Amino acid sequence: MKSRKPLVIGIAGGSGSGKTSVTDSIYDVFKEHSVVVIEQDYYYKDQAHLKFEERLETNYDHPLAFDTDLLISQIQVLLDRKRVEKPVYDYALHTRSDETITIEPQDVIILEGILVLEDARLRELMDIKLFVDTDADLRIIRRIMRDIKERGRTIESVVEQYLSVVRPMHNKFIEPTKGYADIIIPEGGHNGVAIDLIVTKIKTILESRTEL
Ligand SMILES: Nc1ncnc2c1ncn2[C@@H]1O[C@H](COP(=O)(O)OP(=O)(O)O)[C@@H](O)[C@H]1O
Ligand SMILES: Nc1ccn([C@@H]2O[C@H](COP(=O)(O)O)[C@@H](O)[C@H]2O)c(=O)n1
Repeated sequence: MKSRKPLVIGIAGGSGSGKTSVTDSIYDVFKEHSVVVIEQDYYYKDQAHLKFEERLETNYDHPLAFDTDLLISQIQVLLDRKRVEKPVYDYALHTRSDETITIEPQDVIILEGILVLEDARLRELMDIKLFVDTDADLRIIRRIMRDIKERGRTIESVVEQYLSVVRPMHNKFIEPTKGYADIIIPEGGHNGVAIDLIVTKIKTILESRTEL
């Protein structure tokens, strides 16, 4: 298996749609073998040079918030079966942390994030493109719960950010990328049938890839 060309799966969808849950479901099936997860969020541009107050002004739902060149170059390195130093992101400080995580090349690369289908160069690297399609009311409820519990936010800040930035950017940049998806998954990782179909397809592609 180690010499086969790795397979890249892109998992897009709005914030709180269930991308992480879908990723976890696929990861669980392949974790004994060879799978790596790359979170687009970890590739937000480094903002260490900005004051904390200035970082609060950043539009984190715009394609330009991400260091997409770094993301693409690291996926290309993994496709060449070499290791990369994946950045780590700190949501409470709104910038990259000092540490990195060493990622070894694997047969299956899962690339997950709100805008992974937005850049044509990223789409070209993908073998399977997924979009997790969840209604806005569920997405905001899930985001409120998660951001307060895990990302150090208040309910006021989550609601303000959602109305002023997240919602308009979702409609402008994220929703249109649904049209690039091979499969649209309603409501994320609890959709067992969709996950089974995707897992079967991944296995078929891996088996069809000849040894070098
Ligand atoms: N189908 C679902 N039903 C209920 N809760 C869900 C479902 N999918 C995800 N969640 C929960 O919603 C929150 C956001 O989901 P997550 O997968 O992190 O979304 P995303 O990665 O798209 O932002 C998490 O707390 C998760 O446990
Ligand atoms: N400093 C930051 C960076 C990002 N965000 C928000 O995260 C969302 C994307 O992550 P998901 O896991 O929800 O897909 C995105 O909508 C950004 O608004 C943030 O709040 N702060």
